[in-house]
Amino acid sequence: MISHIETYLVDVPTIRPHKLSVATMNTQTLVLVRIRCADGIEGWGEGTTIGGLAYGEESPESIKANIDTHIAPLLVGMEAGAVAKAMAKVRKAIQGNRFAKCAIETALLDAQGRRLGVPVSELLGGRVRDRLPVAWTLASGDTAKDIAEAEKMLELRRHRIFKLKIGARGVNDDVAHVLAIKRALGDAASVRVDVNQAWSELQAVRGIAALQDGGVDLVEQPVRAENREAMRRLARRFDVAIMADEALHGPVDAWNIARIEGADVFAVKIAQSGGLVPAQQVAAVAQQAGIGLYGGTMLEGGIGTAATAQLCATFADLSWDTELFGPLLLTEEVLCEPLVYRDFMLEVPAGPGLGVSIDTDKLHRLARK
Ligand SMILES: O=C(O)C[C@H]1C=CC(=O)O1
Ligand SMILES: [Mn+2]
Repeated sequence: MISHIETYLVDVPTIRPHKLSVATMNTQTLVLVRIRCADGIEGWGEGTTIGGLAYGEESPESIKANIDTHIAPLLVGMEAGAVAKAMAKVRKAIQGNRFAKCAIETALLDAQGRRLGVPVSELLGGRVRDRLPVAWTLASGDTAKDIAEAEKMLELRRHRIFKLKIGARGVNDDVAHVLAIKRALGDAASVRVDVNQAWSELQAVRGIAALQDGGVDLVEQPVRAENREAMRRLARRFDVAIMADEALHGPVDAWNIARIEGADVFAVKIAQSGGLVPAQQVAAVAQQAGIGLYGGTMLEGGIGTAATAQLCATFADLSWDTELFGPLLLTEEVLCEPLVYRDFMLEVPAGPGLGVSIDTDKLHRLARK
């Protein structure tokens, strides 16, 4: 039986400013959920977002308040092992709030995996891989600093895929920045860009043409999420891969984008999808439609990152890799044992549930009072 649901906001400084077209992050606010069950098992989940309300329509504070006030009372007293039944109740009673739902579903699956002694990947159908390639985001805002950072990552054998955040400056400046980095790194690295919806369609046509000529491998969400027709035209016009990110709020969006051929690749995010199970459905739509998969992040800490890793381990085809580097951007770790990044890969935790344990003393010290 589910007996208690607790939520925490944890403000963690980033290792350097992280500049997106929609916000500059100097701290990340982790939203963590702990579900305690009557059999003594507990599960952890995460519903972290980016930039307050700059990125999505849920803020850390709204996620916490809506779990505490509206979601937890629906679940307390329900059978803890009946995860699908619990989530069906939540999805029926609560509109939207995908990040909050993701945190809850993750915690229930973590608890159930612990109860059964299996990793969450096994509850999702089983693994086809134990290690995931991990991209790093270059977003210091300075070309020379970004090149030095990428070279360090290559030397450490931590990352050889780099996603550059653009869209805050003019198209020409952004293109010059990206191509300088691509030239400096050469064929040793895959260079990709994320515009975070900043371009008009005309700007996108101009920008993508230059990026494609310069050897960039992928362009993420160049135009507004609502503008599916523009995404379709861009995906058809260019050979370089066009990826949908903010446009994907779960399986229905996945279906609607897939049926108009509105992207070449999907960034699969558990929080934006509303949980691990709907994210798996997003991936299923993509695979049936011949759309490539990329394991996306909302710059979560160790819990959300482990959860996404458990899901990505079940994907038969993960041709565009992952960006599960969230914990590496943060100055504080909430896990007892950090996730293992080695040889350009993240190792998917092998233990029961998410396969991670939480340093609760540290969490209580760091949590907002
Ligand atoms: O993809 C996004 O839009 C959000 C996020 C993921 C990596 C990163 O640096 O920012
Ligand atoms: Mn993105």
